[in-house]
Amino acid sequence: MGQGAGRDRERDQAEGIAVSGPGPYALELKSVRKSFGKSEIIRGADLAVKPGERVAIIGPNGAGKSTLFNLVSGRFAPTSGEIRLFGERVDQLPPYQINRRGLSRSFQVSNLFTRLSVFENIRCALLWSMGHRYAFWKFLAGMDDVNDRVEELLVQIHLDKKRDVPAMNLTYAEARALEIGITIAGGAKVILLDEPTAGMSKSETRRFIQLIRQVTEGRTLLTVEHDMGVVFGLADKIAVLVYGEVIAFDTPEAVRANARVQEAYLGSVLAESHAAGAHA
Ligand SMILES: Nc1ncnc2c1ncn2[C@@H]1O[C@H](COP(=O)(O)OP(=O)(O)OP(=O)(O)O)[C@@H](O)[C@H]1O
Repeated sequence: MGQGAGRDRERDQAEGIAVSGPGPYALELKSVRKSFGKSEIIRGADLAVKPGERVAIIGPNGAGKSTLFNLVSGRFAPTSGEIRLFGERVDQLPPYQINRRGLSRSFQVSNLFTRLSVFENIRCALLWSMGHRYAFWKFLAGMDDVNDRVEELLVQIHLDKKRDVPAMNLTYAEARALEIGITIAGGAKVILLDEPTAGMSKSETRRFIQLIRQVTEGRTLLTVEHDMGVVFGLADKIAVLVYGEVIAFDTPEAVRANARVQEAYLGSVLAESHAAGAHA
């Protein structure tokens, strides 16, 4: 049960990295359980993600990946167990309070102000994170530093040439890039991405993985992903969730070679993707 995460902690202890107190982890799940009625969906999940790690959560359909995201982002409270963000318990907090502590979940394209330009969307997120929530209109003129930061972010997300385009006129991939820009502008330290490249072409996917890697540099990233190409292109570590338990949490190479993972999940998925590739 959650052996990978446990081993990680033991390894850290052996290497002399302090794991007591708040600990070195950006996000930590300890024996997390979640039941809906009589069905237990998350069955004692453990995970310990270090700051700056990019983690992909994979597993068969119905394993509980979305439920785990909903627990971490505060949409659901766990039935039991602990969830810590930078050492602080957050498992009983509502989503907006978890968000204030630096965790942001980027949904598909639902957070965009569709009629505002790309520039204005990023500027709103930046002002919001700076605490100009209630009276930001009066700050709109003469904010050179804010505007410079917006321009920088637009370059990072490769949308500087679309700065004046209303969000509703962006392509799907551009809208997702803007979503990530908004998350970054909002000051998120831990970012959750639901299937970031779903609905994209192969070339869009390749470019988008690069973009995610660049803009999340130094931040902690958790993604739920089915596409193994994306998983292996993006993740420093993979958490394998099967029947509500993290059965492995390790580097992509180690996970690929893990016999239990092969048996429970990855063997069949890799065989399928190989066959699909052969037919393509
Ligand atoms: N709010 C809910 N009430 C009752 N059951 C739920 C609820 N949310 C999820 N479930 C059940 O939990 C199980 C796991 O669902 P979840 O969506 O977390 O899996 P998943 O690993 O994300 O699956 P997929 O890869 O197919 O998206 C499913 O059987 C689902 O029906």
